[in-house]
Amino acid sequence: MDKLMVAGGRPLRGTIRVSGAKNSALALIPAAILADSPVTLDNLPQVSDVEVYASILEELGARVTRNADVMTIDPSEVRYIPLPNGNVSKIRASYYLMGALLGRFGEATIGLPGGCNFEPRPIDLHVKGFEALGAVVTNENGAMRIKAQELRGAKIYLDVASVGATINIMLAASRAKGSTVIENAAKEPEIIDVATLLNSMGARIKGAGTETIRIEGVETMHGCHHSIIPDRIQVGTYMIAAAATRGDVTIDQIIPKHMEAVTAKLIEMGVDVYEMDESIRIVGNDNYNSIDVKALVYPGFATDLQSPMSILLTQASGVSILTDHVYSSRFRQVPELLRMGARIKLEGRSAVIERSALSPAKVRATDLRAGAALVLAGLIVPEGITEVSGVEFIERGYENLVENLTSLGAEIWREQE
Ligand SMILES: CC(=O)N[C@H]1[C@@H](OP(=O)(O)OP(=O)(O)OC[C@H]2O[C@@H](n3ccc(=O)[nH]c3=O)[C@H](O)[C@@H]2O)O[C@H](CO)[C@@H](O)[C@@H]1O
Ligand SMILES: C=C(OP(=O)(O)O)C(=O)O
Repeated sequence: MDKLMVAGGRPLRGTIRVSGAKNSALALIPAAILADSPVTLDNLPQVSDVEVYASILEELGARVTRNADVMTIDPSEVRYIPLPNGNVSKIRASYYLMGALLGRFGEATIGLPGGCNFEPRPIDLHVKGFEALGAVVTNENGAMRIKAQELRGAKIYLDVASVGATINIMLAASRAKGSTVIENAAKEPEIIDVATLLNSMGARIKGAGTETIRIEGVETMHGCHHSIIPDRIQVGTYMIAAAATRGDVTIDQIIPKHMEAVTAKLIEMGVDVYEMDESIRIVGNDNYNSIDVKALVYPGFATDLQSPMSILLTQASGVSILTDHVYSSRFRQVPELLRMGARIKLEGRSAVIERSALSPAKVRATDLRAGAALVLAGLIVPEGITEVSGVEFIERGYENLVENLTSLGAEIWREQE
């Protein structure tokens, strides 16, 4: 296993671009199963979760070809195979195989998903959706067995606007008989990206990006070409890193509208943010105000940026309160940050953060975004080297993190543990 060595004290300066969105890609790849001819995805992030997903599709019989950020999936030979364990347990988004296989074959057997394990992450709403569409869901030796004689459209109200449940229901309902309506659907940009792909494949989905999504089931779906949206979580992480290191960073080829919650919070702190049509420039300084940040569903501040944001808040004068309304205890970065001298107290679902002088330490990433936060912490330590182990978590979602930060002037390198 590798660890990251991060030498602090250098402001980030320069221009980068980030890859396509991991959380889109991980739904678009299984969506290809619903087609009868090849689907080509470009702007695909080159991250480990995507590699794992490609292997799962190959296990199912798909022909997957890859050239840098372009992947073509030929699903014509895909067959129904139970996947009770193995690769499916390595990633969270393997749950999309349930909706995709159910749509194509009327059945799926999938082991429980893996992914970031910062707190219990139930999938009861996915199950509720499949059952409403006419499937019977049982537990088969720890794996979920989902089977429908016939998938029929239904009206489904989600108790929580879950990204995963919304997408899973869209996948299955695209091939159901009749109309499905999802109420209190998630509105994240990745939902729109998935609906755009499905519609290009012949599905009939309206309202993605709003709280009511309508799906008219179709009998067949076909291949197409789709370009994945930029990864707003990677963009947000670099925006926060630029501010935290008091740097000057431009991120190109992005969708600034997706960044509005981050932009608003950075401006409120006193960071200069310049928004262009397809890029954003962040200019940091030495005087940040403390603020309160609430992680919420989109268009609120993303929970996936809550951990990186905790680092920037240690640089603000006064006391900031960071609350996660999506996941109540997603603060795995905090115990590690305390070892670096951070002044953070956890109170319920909030972190109370005071201005802190951070010092280098050996710290461990135990999930993707907490890991990214620890790298940011290393970057702002005035002197000395922070060692971040658990790099495999960070590589689930950041393409070329070391290369990007190096090109912005950071001193960061890998070493074997
Ligand atoms: C692969 C992927 O896209 N992952 C993202 C996705 O995860 P994921 O789709 O798993 O997250 P959800 O939107 O489903 O979860 C949101 C909230 O709903 C709850 N819930 C969810 C489903 C369910 O059946 N029952 C239930 O109670 C969860 O515990 C959580 O409190 O959205 C999260 C919230 O933006 C992000 O942090 C993840 O990066
Ligand atoms: C939690 C995340 O990913 P996953 O849902 O794939 O575990 C994330 O991207 O921050």
